[in-house]
Amino acid sequence: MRTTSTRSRRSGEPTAASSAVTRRRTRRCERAVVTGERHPDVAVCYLIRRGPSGDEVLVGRKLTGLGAGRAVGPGGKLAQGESPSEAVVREVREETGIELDVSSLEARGVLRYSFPTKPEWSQRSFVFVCRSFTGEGAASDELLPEWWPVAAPPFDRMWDDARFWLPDVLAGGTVHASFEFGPDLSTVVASDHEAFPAGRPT
Ligand SMILES: Nc1ncnc2c1[nH]c(=O)n2[C@H]1C[C@H](O)[C@@H](COP(=O)(O)OP(=O)(O)OP(=O)(O)O)O1
Repeated sequence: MRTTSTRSRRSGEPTAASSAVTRRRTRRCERAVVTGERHPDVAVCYLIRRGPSGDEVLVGRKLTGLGAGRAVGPGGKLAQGESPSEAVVREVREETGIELDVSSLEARGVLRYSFPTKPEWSQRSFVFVCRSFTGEGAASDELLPEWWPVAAPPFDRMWDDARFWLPDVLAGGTVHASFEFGPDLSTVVASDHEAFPAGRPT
């Protein structure tokens, strides 16, 4: 059983985010993980390209379904028999027109989002980064792609969990975390978060 609170392995100190999340609440969130609560699987990919002023990441406006209006990485549910990496290749193509090969995907961790007051929104999410792909990204029925500086994704429009883990992933790290959303279905009220910086074994 993991007992780690929201904490970065880089320094061993609680992150700024962790101060807003109590240890008691963290333990409650861990319970969903250790009891093996089953969440639908999704896979998401953060595409990174070299821009004129530095690295940029594709984060698009979701146009349909769960989280419509939010800024998200391209991704979606695993189809029957699909692996997370196969799903992400398909979802990136469907949502942005960008083509990539499974071999260019970097697996960067697994996240669980738990919505106790709306369990059908709970998910387990496989996170990938990809730096080698073909295309700029075009709007689809599902996503309006936009490129952002890797140091400044649009956190104010993203799911609340992203601010806890996405900076580490975009910096080359790996993350394993679970997040519990409150009754407003928007705010993270508990988390269990371990981030591993680039180059460290997970
Ligand atoms: N809490 C949270 N944090 C970060 N990212 C996300 C969430 N919840 C989410 O849904 N997402 C991301 C993950 C994916 O990129 C999408 C969800 O995809 P979804 O629309 O559920 O799956 P699809 O298969 O594309 O959709 P349908 O075909 O079922 O409409 O948002």
